[in-house]
Amino acid sequence: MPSLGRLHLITDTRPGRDPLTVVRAALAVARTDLVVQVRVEDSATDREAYDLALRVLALCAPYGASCLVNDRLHVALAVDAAGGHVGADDLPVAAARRVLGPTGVLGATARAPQTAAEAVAVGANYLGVGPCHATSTKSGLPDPIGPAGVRAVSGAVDVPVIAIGGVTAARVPALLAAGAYGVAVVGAISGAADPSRATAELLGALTC
Ligand SMILES: Cc1ncc(COP(=O)(O)OP(=O)(O)O)c(N)n1
Ligand SMILES: Cc1ncsc1CCOP(=O)(O)O
Ligand SMILES: [Mg+2]
Repeated sequence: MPSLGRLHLITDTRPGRDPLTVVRAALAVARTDLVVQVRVEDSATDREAYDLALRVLALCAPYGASCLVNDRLHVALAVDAAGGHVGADDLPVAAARRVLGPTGVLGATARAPQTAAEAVAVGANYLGVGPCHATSTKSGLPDPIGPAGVRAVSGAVDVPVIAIGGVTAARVPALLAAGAYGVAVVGAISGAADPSRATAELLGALTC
């Protein structure tokens, strides 16, 4: 797998959001350090996901930044994205690996050491670990695991751990100290008054 960026921006496609403007702003600051994960609402059509993914890929290309597609691996393949991300309600990790083939980047969600190790054993290249902190971006999540939960998972696997859920620049140092390789965010960039500045702050915290 090519080296994975440490800052993952997940597109915010909730009503009233402007994900492409936010992606543009973040790319201009983070460039090749950014991974953009295309995530759409469950109610979105495949065509909407495909169109957004194509547009995100076109924005990423000049910067050499990677684009991953959440959940919909057929969309990832259709647009020639670098790979995809799956969780408990999506294809099982082993099946996702078969779909993406041996070289596609595959992320899997995990919040406990055993499921994390199992996901890696069947083909995950990185783990999205959380929710680390409370988030208002996604409902119905279990309790936050905090940096201690991240430490438990990162100690059990030898792939990059990407901490997710309520991540802010101020929370990055504790997550890195717990063994996280990087972070994934929605609100910290998309909900910021100045997404460029928020990206710079996250990046600064990640590279300290
Ligand atoms: C980097 C990263 N980590 C975790 C998730 C969550 O995936 P999942 O559990 O499948 O939930 P949805 O995002 O599909 O609602 C993620 N997307 N990215
Ligand atoms: C998709 C997802 N899975 C766990 S937390 C989360 C959303 C993270 O969003 P935010 O960075 O705004 O807390
Ligand atoms: Mg999912």
